[in-house]
Amino acid sequence: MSDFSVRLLRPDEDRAATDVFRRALHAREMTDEEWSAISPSMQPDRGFGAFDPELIGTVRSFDSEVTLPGGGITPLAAVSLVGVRADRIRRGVLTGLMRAQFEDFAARDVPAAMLHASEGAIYGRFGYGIAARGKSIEIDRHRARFRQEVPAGGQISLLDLESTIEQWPSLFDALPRTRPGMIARSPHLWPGYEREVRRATTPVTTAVHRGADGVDGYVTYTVERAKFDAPSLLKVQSFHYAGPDAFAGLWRYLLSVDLVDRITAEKRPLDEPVELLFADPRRVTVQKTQDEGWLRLVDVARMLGARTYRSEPVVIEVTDRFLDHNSGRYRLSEDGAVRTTGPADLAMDADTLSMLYLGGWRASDLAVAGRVRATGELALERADLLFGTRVNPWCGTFF
Ligand SMILES: CC(=O)SCCNC(=O)CCNC(=O)[C@H](O)C(C)(C)COP(=O)(O)OP(=O)(O)OC[C@H]1O[C@@H](n2cnc3c(N)ncnc32)[C@H](O)[C@@H]1OP(=O)(O)O
Repeated sequence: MSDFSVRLLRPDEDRAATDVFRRALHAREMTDEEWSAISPSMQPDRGFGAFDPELIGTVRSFDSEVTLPGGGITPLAAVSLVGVRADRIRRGVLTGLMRAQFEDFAARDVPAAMLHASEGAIYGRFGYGIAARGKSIEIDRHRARFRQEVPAGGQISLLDLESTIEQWPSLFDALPRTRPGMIARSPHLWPGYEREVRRATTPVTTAVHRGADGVDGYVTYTVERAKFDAPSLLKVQSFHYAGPDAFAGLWRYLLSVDLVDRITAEKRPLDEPVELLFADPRRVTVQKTQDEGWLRLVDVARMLGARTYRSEPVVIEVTDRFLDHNSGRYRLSEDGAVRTTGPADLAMDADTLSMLYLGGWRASDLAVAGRVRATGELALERADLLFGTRVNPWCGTFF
């Protein structure tokens, strides 16, 4: 551990901290113009810096809330802008920043945190686990034909770049966040999205779907084509909808766009049945699956009590090496969660509990990987049912 101290950043230090993060990701420092566009995204009192005495590392968060299995909603810290100066890595700087951030979450009564990781080996030690996964898909547009029974969808209207930027927040906020893991978008997130789409080199279009009850979905996309007669690619940038009509209607629209050969969409929910819209499901290929949201239960007792459970009771023993007060046994049942001293059916570390929590993994699969230790098959069977959710978890928001 080297000699450094961690404290909240002052507003006049936010730009330097953002540059520390950007340099850590091998991106150049921002120009004055870029900083003035992005500075409204800095939520006050949510950035931490490590100093030795120079600024050598940083973490940030944005206030949000997350949908839980059962439909409950709880406050969430959306963690981002994590970086340590390359000449100060592997000396415990991130560990110190994480500790300060968790203490801050606890002081503000924020029971959970989520992040998108640059690398898969960084955050498990801090109790974050892969709670949601996504799939990246590609569609062969010329050969994909809709099945007859797929809903026809409603009306589509198009927004250009400026109207997209103006209407994005209200479009997103009006849609239900039904999947476990979906988060509210803080006003501090939109300046970053605006910056991204303004940097696009081809036109940004949003197709808004209107069903019987009004606007119920939208998709934002760009179309890329290297030259006039080259194959072209429609890239879905974001896609949100309230139900099957909007889902089908928006996909029907995307498949109807002229001069497009392939369509790609990244990090979609694992169980989203895009391929089942088509007569030949093989016209949709999964390019890869990857972690889509890392969750940390900062207050395990509160979070276990905030979601619902199905099936017979199970006692779990949690070992939390980073936030020891969470370690202990919890009895989970349809009636809720309580601390207990009774014998445990399953044992796991805090990061593995995060993986189970939103229903993204089955306890029996985590046992196969050695992450869950169980008294027997019956305990695993019960845990599979107990944590199981009707739909797969998905965050759906990048930050
Ligand atoms: C949410 C986001 O913003 S994701 C973006 C994260 N940022 C980046 O990827 C930028 C580039 N990387 C960095 O800035 C830094 O390497 C960080 C932030 C990932 C890690 O910072 P460090 O100060 O080096 O971490 P720290 O010294 O506290 O490491 C703690 C432990 O994690 C391990 N660790 C840290 N980074 C990594 C990594 N990238 N891969 C594997 N292990 C890692 C360390 O080896 C150490 O292990 P030990 O306790 O067994 O010795």
